[in-house]
Amino acid sequence: MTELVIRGLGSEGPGDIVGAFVNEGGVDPDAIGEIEVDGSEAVVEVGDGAERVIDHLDGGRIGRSEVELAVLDERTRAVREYVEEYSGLVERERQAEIERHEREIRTLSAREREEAGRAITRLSGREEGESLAGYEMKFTRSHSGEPLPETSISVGDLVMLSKQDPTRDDNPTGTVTQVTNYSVTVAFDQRPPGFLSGTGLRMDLYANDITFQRMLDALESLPTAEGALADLRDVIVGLEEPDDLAPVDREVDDSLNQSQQMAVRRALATDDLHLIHGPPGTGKTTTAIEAIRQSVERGDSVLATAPSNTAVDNLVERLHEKGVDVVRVGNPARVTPALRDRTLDSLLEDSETYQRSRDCREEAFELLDQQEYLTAPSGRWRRGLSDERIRELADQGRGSRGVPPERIEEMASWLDLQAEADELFERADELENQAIEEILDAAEVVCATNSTAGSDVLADRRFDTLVIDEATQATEPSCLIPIVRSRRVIMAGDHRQLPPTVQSERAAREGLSETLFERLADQYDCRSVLRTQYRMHERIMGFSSERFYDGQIRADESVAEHTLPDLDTEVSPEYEPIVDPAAPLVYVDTQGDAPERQRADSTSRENPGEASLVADLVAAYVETGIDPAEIAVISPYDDQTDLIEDELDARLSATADLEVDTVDGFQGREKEVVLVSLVRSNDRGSVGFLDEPRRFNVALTRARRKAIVVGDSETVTAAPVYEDFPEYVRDRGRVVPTQ
Ligand SMILES: Nc1ncnc2c1ncn2[C@@H]1O[C@H](COP(=O)(O)OP(=O)(O)OP(=O)(O)O)[C@@H](O)[C@H]1O
Repeated sequence: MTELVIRGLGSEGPGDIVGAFVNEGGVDPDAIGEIEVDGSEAVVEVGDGAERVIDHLDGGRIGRSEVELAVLDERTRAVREYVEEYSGLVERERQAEIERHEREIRTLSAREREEAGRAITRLSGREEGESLAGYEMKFTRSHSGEPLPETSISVGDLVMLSKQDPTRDDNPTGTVTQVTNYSVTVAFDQRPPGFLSGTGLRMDLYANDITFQRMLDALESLPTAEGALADLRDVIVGLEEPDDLAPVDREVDDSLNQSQQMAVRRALATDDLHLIHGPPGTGKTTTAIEAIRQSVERGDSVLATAPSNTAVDNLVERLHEKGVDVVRVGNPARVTPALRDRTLDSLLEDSETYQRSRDCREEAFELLDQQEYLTAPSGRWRRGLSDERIRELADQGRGSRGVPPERIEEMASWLDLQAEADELFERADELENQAIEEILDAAEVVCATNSTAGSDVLADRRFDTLVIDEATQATEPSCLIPIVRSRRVIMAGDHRQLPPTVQSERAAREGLSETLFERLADQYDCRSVLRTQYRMHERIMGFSSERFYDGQIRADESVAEHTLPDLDTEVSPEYEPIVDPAAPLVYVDTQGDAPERQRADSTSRENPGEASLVADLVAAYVETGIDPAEIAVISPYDDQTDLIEDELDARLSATADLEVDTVDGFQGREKEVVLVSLVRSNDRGSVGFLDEPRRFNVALTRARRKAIVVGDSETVTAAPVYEDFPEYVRDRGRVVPTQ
């Protein structure tokens, strides 16, 4: 049997293929084996006559589509297998996400889910007719003119509509096509059930589908990739080894150390892929930033991404500090002026072209307002008259079918206003797109999350160089979203830090939790390794170095012994042993003194005793004169970060600069003082997801001069990673019991 691949199919199925093979290719029907159709491609097994089929059908038609036909070669097969494997994993993950939402829909009340931003209640639906997207319906609050609550439901998401019972199996689901302050428009594949044209409806977020769709789109574009992207794809799929070109001969920032400079030169040299690999604080981001700066300087178009909004913010801030002109597509996680001013939305506000687009839109709305005073050509008055006929009659000043001439004239004016408004809306869209293009063209670097790199505004853009920071926190298909828009890729990461979150255990087991970075770093030699860190006092660094990096990290002498007194601070005697600026590493052991608890509607945990202590300590630091912007509190549990924020608000007047975040959210960042609240304290020795060594590694390596870890040693040492920690701190730092 020969396997043939057919490309360019439209809606044709196996029947059309067999028909064409038999009738035009002259193949015996019995000689046709398995047929696998996948989107616009199909693979067909053929016994005798494969060559004849190619002769007759390659470049010809199957059904209505013009197709290409070829023998399935090794390369095509490998790419197909890769795409199939990862599409399957993405689909599993999507299912797991749907199941998570279903669980939440069962356990939270409608109000709680609405408050969480994942449902909208009290909706009415109205049919909007058929479009390319399907059968569209618009949903607004039943009480007319009432704005919708804030939700995370956005264009591209899968939502479920229900009345009374959101757990019914037959509730319809559809894709969001438009969101405004007052309405959400949803497209359904099939004609939606009648009850949706009524009131008392509820809309639930069912899956943040857009990211899954973008991953699948990226995967699907691989088989037909051309040029540099095809070479890159072949490396990713495992068909080719990465190139090993001599480092470029360029002067790079000489404040970087030798390994960092070499990493930049190697990264700039690659035609396909280079990895920057190293433990916390060794300057992976710093090196990536220099590689970006150099790429810009030699004229490359550059896309810089990371898996999370926080990590993208970090890139934007650091590039901006280096004088690089960045545009941020998407929304920053933190709202500082520097971050806000670089967003596409904010830059649009200053664009003259965008202003013109706005004026057009405003003018169009004014025209629509004028329609209010006229008779609309709806069923009651139109009486089957076409638009053209209404205009003709109006020109002649005549009535028709019992409709008086004045009404006809009003309807004609209404139609004229509509036509004029439509034209203005179209012009507004054109100008808006033009404004976006102008801003992106003028930017030296475009920054976005991996997912947002797949958004429509970047759809037709291709970049010479892509840099993915924190690449070990992103799944392989999510990295593909920016990769398929690029010619070469530089990734920075460390697989001893947090891996990507994968919800489906099966998908994780079958390969989704192994990152592209990790896979390539294990397989090839296309990486630069950094070992000297410039962040932590050596005692803060020591545990992580010994536990996770075979003692291989070196502290640069500029930081090895740096402590808070270098920053001129004074200590409040009340918390002296803990706050003591000269002690870089302190473990505050609550020993069961501060038990954890769980909120009724939450799977997270919180610990009021720890929250209160941590807030007291932060207040003490602020009193000592440390800039609040140099303090962060992190915790593995997001309920605890909420609680700590409340406690801080109660103690301090200005908390805007203080950062409180989850450990996962803080990856890639650093502060002079970092307090870690471990939360878990119970009699069962239950540690939940504290039992992830990589999470502790990240938590411990965020502080530059002072790390305070607060936790119950009796509970947390149930997780192996914490077992030796109290001992380490006793030797190299200070353990302070709270009792
Ligand atoms: N060659 C250098 N000289 C002086 N300081 C440096 C150098 N390289 C990096 N740094 C500083 O070290 C700190 C850590 O750097 P960076 O954030 O780039 O490390 P990273 O490896 O990306 O960290 P993480 O693993 O946490 O993401 C920063 O404050 C940075 O300015």
